[in-house]
Amino acid sequence: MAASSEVMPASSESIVLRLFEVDAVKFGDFTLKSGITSPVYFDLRVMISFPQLMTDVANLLWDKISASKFISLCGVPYTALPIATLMSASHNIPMLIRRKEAKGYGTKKLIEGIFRTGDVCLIVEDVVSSGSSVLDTAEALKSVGVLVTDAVVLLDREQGGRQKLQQEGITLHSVFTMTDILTILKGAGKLDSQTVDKVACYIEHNRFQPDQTVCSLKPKVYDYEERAKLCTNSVTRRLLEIMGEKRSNLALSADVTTSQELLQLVDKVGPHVCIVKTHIDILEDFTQETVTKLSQLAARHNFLIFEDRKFADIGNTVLHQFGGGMYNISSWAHIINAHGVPGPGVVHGLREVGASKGCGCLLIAEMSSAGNLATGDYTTATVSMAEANKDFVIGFISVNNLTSDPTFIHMTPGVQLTAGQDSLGQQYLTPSEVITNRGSDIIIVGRGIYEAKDPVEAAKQFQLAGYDAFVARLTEFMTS
Ligand SMILES: O=c1ccn([C@@H]2O[C@H](COP(=O)(O)O)[C@@H](O)[C@H]2O)c(=O)[nH]1
Repeated sequence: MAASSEVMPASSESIVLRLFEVDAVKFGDFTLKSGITSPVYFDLRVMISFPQLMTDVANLLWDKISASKFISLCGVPYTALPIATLMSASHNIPMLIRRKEAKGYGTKKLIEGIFRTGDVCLIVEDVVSSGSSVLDTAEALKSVGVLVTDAVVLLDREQGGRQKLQQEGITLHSVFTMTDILTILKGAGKLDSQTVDKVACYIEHNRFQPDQTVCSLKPKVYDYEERAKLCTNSVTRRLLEIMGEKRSNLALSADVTTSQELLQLVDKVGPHVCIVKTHIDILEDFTQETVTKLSQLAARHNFLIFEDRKFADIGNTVLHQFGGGMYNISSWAHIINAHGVPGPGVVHGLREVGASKGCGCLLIAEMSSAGNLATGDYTTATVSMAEANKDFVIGFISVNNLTSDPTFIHMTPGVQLTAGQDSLGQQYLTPSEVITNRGSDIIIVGRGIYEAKDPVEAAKQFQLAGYDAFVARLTEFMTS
């Protein structure tokens, strides 16, 4: 017997394990084109370097369909093209190629290959998320009179693509679902339960609606009460409950310089806010009585206190800065924040003091000031640091939504009713830009309130603008 003809058909399980080994399936933190962080990434392009694996994949796809129905097949460019070629050559079924753009010269064809009006063509694809790539190819085929009733895919990410395609009259046949991949890899000891849960949670919260425009993935928008129930961190849960009860996503930045001004301002504006943010070290007359009274106001008006100390030192130092000193911040602040620049030690040091006191920490992933350096890879690394410390890190100071994880809160400073800039580089966005368009959760407003002629009226205006902007985002999600 010739050795070359002795290749055994590969089992589906072994193919998943080989895809994992060659890094075609990866787990970690990946920023997608949409800006969303995904805990799983498929890069099936690497298969062209592993011809046997690619042949086995092509055979699995072929076994999934009843081929007699199709006159031709067409791979979605580019990853599925070699797979479709193998299926075509092995089973003697003609192939079509869809050009991504029609040629600007010669025949100007969108579809290459020989076809007749009414031919039924099978679409071949590697991964389906929203279904948009399959639909694009189907549209191109239909535009030349070729019918598409079915598509076969190696992996259905279970994010709504199947339903979307069905709605357009295309039945999806998938070799694997995301659940199959997780089950096989976990069973083989390649994934731990935590990773499996993280990916399952991500998929659950990032499904396309069947009738949603499928160009970009939008994370689900929850109302505050619904979202509070997803949170295990007591500070996040309490904050979301307050936001729901008070219909407020407004944080007052009370940057006044005497205790009297601070307490008077907070007593008046407290009913309209979910958070009062302090810079305790700018008070000229700080005493422990100031924070005792501030805590009483927090209880009376139902808000949380956020000390904007921006810790940024090694773990041992921040532990003392937070847990002691003249301000003794950990004895009265519900929320603090830190820069990621010293590395995870800063979070660990703060957690040693704050976790047992029920305090939560925000990481400063982006800033509002012009020319700031908290961008790009720095922001991405800060998000990873938060994800690795989810028991204590409750979210971000940022000017954009940075993760689809609904248990992280995004708070955005630099908010006024009209966009602009101050003379020292502070940049302002409007509540609707921050909440509706950029997907942040909380607007932080300082001078827009405490420098207004009537701070209470100003606070009411910001409360309304912020909440309306949230309702607009929720409505847009529900109706899109
Ligand atoms: O990137 C950042 C981080 C923090 N802040 C703080 O927010 C307030 C903004 O005050 P406004 O008067 O509304 O400008 C202030 O306490 C900053 O320290 C920020 O602005 N940008």
